[in-house]
Amino acid sequence: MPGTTTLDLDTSSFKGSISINTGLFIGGKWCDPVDAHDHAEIINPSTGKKIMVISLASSKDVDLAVKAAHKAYKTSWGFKCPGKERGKMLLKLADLLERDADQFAAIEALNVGKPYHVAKAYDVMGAVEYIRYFGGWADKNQGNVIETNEAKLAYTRHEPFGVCGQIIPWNFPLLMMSWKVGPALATGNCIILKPSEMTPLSALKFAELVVEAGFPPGVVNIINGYGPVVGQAIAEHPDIAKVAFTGSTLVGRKVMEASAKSNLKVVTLELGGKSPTIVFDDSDLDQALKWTMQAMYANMGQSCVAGSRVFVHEGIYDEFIQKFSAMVQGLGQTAGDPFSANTMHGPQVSQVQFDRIMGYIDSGKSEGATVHTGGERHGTEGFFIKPTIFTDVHPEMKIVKEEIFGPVAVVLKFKTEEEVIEAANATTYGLSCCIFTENISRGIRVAHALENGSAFINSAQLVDHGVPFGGYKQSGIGREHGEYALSTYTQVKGIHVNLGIRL
Ligand SMILES: NC(=O)C1=CN([C@@H]2O[C@H](COP(=O)(O)OP(=O)(O)OC[C@H]3O[C@@H](n4cnc5c(N)ncnc54)[C@H](O)[C@@H]3O)[C@@H](O)[C@H]2O)C=CC1
Ligand code: BAL
Repeated sequence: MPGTTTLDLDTSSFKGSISINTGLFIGGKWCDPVDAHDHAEIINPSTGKKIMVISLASSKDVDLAVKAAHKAYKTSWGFKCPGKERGKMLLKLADLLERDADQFAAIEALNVGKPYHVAKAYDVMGAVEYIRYFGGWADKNQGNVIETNEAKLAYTRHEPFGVCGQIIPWNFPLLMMSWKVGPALATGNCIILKPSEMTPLSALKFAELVVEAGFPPGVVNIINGYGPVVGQAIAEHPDIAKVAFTGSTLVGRKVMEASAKSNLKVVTLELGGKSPTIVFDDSDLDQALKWTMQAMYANMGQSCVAGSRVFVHEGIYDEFIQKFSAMVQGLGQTAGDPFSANTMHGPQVSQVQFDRIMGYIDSGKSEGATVHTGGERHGTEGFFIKPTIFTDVHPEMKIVKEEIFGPVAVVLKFKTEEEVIEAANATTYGLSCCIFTENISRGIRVAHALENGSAFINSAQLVDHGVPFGGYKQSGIGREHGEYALSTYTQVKGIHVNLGIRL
């Protein structure tokens, strides 16, 4: 039988014990993998030391989860469970998550290295609000009556896919889970969710709340495993009708390929970015600096919307870079224990990500860019990197072209609006952008000209559960958030009722 591990935490922000199941959550029960030989050590990125060990699944467990999900869909979910009831369960789930917010924040601080207070306010409360929002949608998923002729009643029904696969990453484990789970369950789908093998702990704890909230067995299945094993098995499964993926563009392609080669399941992708932040010379500089910091360094730069290319008008460049550098150094000085109330900068999530980011920093140096600030590890333990600024960069450098997914900004100078629009659009990505100007006409004009799924004028990262979120170009397919997310979890049926045409 699968076990549990109890984590005893005695930190300055959280004191208490958290028990976590180490097995797979399939059909409403905890179970061991069919082939019980694969395990993963879960690492604390602040220390590099082991937190606990969890079981890993294989494709055989995916098969079992898919069967459990289909059974639930046919007997107790989808149209078998009225939207009003689904909504009640989602609202209860949100309440339970809010009740346990301290525990979830502690798990994200321990497993991901997020500052505890940020994890609580942003990740956990963001997930609570997200699930609550979609609880509200569960009984409002309506089709339309379509005017045709007097002899016909024609209408549409928005029907769930049935069983959906969901593959999520490690940068916002709980929040990304809520982005996937909320709209899928609101619209009546059953799910097989695979967390990242590095950061599964909040998902395992979440499964307990799914039971407590009263969801029928098999509606939510959570299975840990490696991407090329369990993720791939989900992507190519013939009985999964839709897969939603968040992660790298490289793996996003593999998910599409697996769908094309199997059953043409519907695929939605939320992928990488190299988002521009544009600071015009008429901006409120103090505010622009604060938001630019947030856009770039929140979550240690491990954010798909990170504003990692900072374009600054030549008229304010010197003042901007001097103030920006001082602020970035100040952030670096807060690096340390995620449970300390003063910490604003934690570690990168893993040794692999640490090495990848240091590789980019080395490449920037060897291609001739200047390290203005940072550019090295912080401390001797864990995976900490100092918040970094590169200047003297040009568009062909790897650090300007590729997603670094770490606390590394490149700062470029521009002269004209036309020139900066062209430079900002010169990327294969198109997720998000930030524009700072006190001229709102210019702000809107530039926002419309930039090839991105989201544009923030005089702010950054303020994603909202009601406003669609997703990528242009190679940053993704489909939209999360708001009513738009419902359409990615439903298929539309047109129904024709003959009221009098006789042959
Ligand atoms: N858009 C976003 O929010 C994210 C973007 N990334 C980007 O990806 C880079 C690499 O990070 P990774 O952890 O390697 O990302 P990844 O794309 O490999 O991992 C994301 C998820 O995909 C799964 N996965 C891996 N291979 C798979 C496969 N063949 N089939 C199905 N699922 C698979 C992983 O197990 C994980 O759950 C980062 O440096 C960053 O640039 C990473 C995480 C989140
Ligand atoms: N992947 C969506 C949230 C983020 O990375 O910023």
